[in-house]
Amino acid sequence: MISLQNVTKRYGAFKAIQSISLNIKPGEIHGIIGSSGAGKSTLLRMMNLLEKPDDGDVIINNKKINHLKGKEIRNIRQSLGMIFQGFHLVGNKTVFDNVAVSLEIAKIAKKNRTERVMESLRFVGLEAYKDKYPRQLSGGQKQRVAIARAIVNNPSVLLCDEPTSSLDPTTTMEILEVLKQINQQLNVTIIIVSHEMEVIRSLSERVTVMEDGQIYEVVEIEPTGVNKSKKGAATFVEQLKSGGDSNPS
Ligand SMILES: Nc1ncnc2c1ncn2[C@@H]1O[C@H](COP(=O)(O)OP(=O)(O)OP(=O)(O)O)[C@@H](O)[C@H]1O
Repeated sequence: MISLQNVTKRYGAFKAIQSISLNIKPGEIHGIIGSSGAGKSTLLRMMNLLEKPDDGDVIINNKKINHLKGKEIRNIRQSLGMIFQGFHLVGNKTVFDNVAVSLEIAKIAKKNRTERVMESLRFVGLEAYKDKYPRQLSGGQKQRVAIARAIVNNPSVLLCDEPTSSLDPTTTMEILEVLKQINQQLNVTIIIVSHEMEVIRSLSERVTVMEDGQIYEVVEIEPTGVNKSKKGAATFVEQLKSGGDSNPS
């Protein structure tokens, strides 16, 4: 699965990630939480080399990938789907064509694309929306399209960077339910970055709490709901361990 060994990322003189080591277990839902600027997105983006580490290794299925280039990285990325806060859909393509893009990049023959796209759209409940354009969809529907695009290549891992941060609470819970189904029914390992305790708490089995580019603690939890949303690494750990009932402030 994914393993980071002593990875460091610098932006100029600033160390955004400071010698982090982390093993993601196959099949788990792994949350990454921390305050703004803690390094969550950078850590996630190093897992598929959207950011390259300056030091240390990114290892996928026992293979160091950080020195790979071009085509080899593209091949690895096909097994690592990714979704973002801003959906990143192509405005002048239909829902169907947005999902098909992943198959085009993977050089899947045209005749084999339709069935796979429709299967993905069915999974996220958007079969009937295949001919719509992104501007005709709600935020939650756009994220479902992005999820369909991310799973259409049958990835073993789905990287989620603040996937619900621009959605209302009800839509957030619907998207989290879709992610849970992807984990359970398609056996996809999920790594989810969020600054929202409720999101992380309701989904994750293990949570990496980050602070200042480092791991503050990795916490094992029973995924359930929580209503608190406070800041600071110590508070995150306390809420995770207490089941969200503490009020440390
Ligand atoms: N391309 C970049 N150039 C310079 N600094 C960067 C760059 N990307 C990130 N940083 C800095 O690295 C640190 C970590 O950023 P990152 O986006 O990983 O944090 P985060 O925990 O995801 O924060 P947020 O929740 O606000 O998105 C921040 O201080 C950020 O300003």
